[in-house]
Amino acid sequence: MSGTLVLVRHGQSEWNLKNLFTGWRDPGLTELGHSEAKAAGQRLKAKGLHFDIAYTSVLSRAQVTLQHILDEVGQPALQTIRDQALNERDYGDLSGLNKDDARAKWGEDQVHIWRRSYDVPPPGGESLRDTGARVWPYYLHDVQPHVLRGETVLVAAHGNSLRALIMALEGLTSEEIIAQELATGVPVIYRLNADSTVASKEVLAA
Ligand SMILES: O=C(O)[C@H](O)COP(=O)(O)O
Repeated sequence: MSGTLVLVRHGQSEWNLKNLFTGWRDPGLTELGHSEAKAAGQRLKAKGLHFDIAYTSVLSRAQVTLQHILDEVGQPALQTIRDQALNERDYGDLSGLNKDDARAKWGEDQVHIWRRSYDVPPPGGESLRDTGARVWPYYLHDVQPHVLRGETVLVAAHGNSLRALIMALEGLTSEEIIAQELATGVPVIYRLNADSTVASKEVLAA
């Protein structure tokens, strides 16, 4: 057995609440989002987890979520690396549009393909494959070495950057990833084997 990797999607953002495509735009958390993030921290604390290093994106909703968690686990000044490689999928021309308006304009099926397929990018944006092409190398080069040294690593990021990471981590197919949804503020704890494969997975739902 090797180390521990905890992935958490940010708490509800203002644009999640308004049902807008967000991507690389930078809205803050809602009241609910702040409390989801604090609750995630309390659940991680109850598991007795103590982190060695944390990673997040350059977007404030993930950074604020991370800080709430670190405050709750009693490690407010933990070393934290911020990198745009962990940003949400770039939603391109859909950014800022209402998701129901987009369904009315382009159809339910097309919008679902843009949101959940592996290799169809939204107009002007990134497919999940494109997102994985920046997330996975960053994970392998920067994050995974800590886990393989036996450390406990926290990554606070986004729905689709984490779906791309989970796909590679679990070896999911492009069919299997379609059904993978990540709730806001719900930590997922992976224990990794020394050969970097997944030994166990636990979802810390409320
Ligand atoms: O960028 C966004 O709009 C959300 O964070 C994720 O959106 P999705 O669930 O529509 O992919």
